Amino acid sequence: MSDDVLERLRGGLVVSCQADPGSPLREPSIIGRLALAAVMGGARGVRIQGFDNVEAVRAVTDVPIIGLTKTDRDDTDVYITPTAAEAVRLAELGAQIVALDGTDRARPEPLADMFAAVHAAGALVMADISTLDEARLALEAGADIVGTTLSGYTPHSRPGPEADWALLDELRQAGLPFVAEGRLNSPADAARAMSAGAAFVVVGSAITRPDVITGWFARAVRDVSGG
Ligand SMILES: CC(=O)N[C@H](C=O)[C@@H](O)[C@H](O)[C@H](O)COP(=O)(O)O
Repeated sequence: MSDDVLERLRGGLVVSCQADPGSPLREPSIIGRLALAAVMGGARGVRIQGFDNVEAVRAVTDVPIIGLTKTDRDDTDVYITPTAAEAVRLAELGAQIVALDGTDRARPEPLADMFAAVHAAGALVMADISTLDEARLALEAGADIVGTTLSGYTPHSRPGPEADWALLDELRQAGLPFVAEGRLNSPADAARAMSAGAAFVVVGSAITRPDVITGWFARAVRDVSGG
């Protein structure tokens, strides 16, 4: 896999289509339809979690897939594609880019080994990081691009609720290639992230988690009504 896939995504929107445990949308055929709807709306690529879902989405569209797993393990806090075996399987199922945890937390397998395994499987690596230092380390270790996905989700990164705008500025000033992802909850946020120097932007909840979006509206209505 060449860098062509990154060029296809450059300057565009990628939509993360994920349904969490307990969601009524957690079903590969539904994830496939969410992905199709996103493409219909102008997404250049999709970010998909889980082998079944990657397979289902690959069957219905040929846009670039950023694949990942979310695996809870007892031995580490790392949950986004924690092992090379999972990363390779995602590539085999059609993910041209594999997203994996690129933070500096203790992990089951060394980052450089994981990156090498993904590359050997013909895919590119998107390292999900939470700080500028982690971005540097991941890129030095061979990541093709980093994503700001995990800012706010490690104890040592800036907490939400906003997107980590300061991290975007730091990455740009350092001249590092990055994807903006995480808590970009409006078109204005996505545009601001592009202006901040992102190669492309990934939006999830604000487009594909109707339960979360409904919560935003329900709270706003309740706050005014007091009901
Ligand atoms: C932290 C973590 O596990 N993030 C996950 C990574 O794939 C997804 O749950 C997010 O939806 C995705 O990053 C997009 O972000 P947002 O939904 O905020 O637009």
